[in-house]
Amino acid sequence: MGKATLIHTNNLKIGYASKKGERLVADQIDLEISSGELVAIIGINGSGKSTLLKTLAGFLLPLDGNIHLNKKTIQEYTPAEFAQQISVVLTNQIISKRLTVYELIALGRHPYTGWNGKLSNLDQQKITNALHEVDMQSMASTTCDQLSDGQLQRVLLARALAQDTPIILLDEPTTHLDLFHKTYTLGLLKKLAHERDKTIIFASHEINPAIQLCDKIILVNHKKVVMDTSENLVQRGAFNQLFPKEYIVFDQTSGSFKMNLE
Ligand SMILES: Nc1ncnc2c1ncn2[C@@H]1O[C@H](COP(=O)(O)OP(=O)(O)OP(=O)(O)O)[C@@H](O)[C@H]1O
Repeated sequence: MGKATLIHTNNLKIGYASKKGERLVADQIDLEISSGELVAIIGINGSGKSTLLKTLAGFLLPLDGNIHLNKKTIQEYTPAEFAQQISVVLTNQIISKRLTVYELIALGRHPYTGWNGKLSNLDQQKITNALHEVDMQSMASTTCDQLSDGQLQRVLLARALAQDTPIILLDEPTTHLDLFHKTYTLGLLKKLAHERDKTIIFASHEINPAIQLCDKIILVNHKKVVMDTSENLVQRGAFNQLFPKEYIVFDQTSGSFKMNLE
């Protein structure tokens, strides 16, 4: 028997509302995501990956429709309850760069500490484990203004790991990483999903690794969103129209995109 659905959307409509009107990014979004699934959101620049992720994270209100987390809509959770369910790593997140790496990761324990923010032994253990998981233990007392973009990206992932939520949402978690750390981080996300039952949804331009690695792909294209296994999406020809064919072709046999550089 399959796992129970954890996140579920029905006819979700996403975009931006202002006094001037509505800017639709995508609609008719029906997602079903189970615990322990690794899911990538892919699509071209400006297609709506971040908008979808931020809406799932509760940072943006849906234009229409609801997002269910377990049996409740996300709006029914208190902020503290929600923070124990979902951790979020966004690009261009505003953080105090005067914090040390350890202090920044410790913020992930905020939903669990009391009013005085005092860290228990368990909190400290989770922070240390998270530091190790992203291989940043040697920089624990470095202030964040001295980190490279890639190091900061790994620290932000560690903060989400310290938050220890069943669901982790990440926007482009590997953008600044070198090939080794990119591969390591994608492997870590897979391990967290498959060995520790975390549900991980990440927006990414790493399309080929995502197709190879993820249990499900959410493909955002021309204001429509489809979600399926990579295998089914390949069979449906869903990737064929994603990029202009004279530049990038999708090879059905290998299930990967190839650049045409001739
Ligand atoms: N705050 C905003 N208000 C209005 N429109 C916005 C806002 N932020 C983004 N958009 C628009 O929403 C659409 C989707 O943007 P989004 O950032 O979700 O795309 P994306 O797929 O994440 O892009 P990229 O790959 O370039 O990061 C774009 O047309 C963008 O111009």
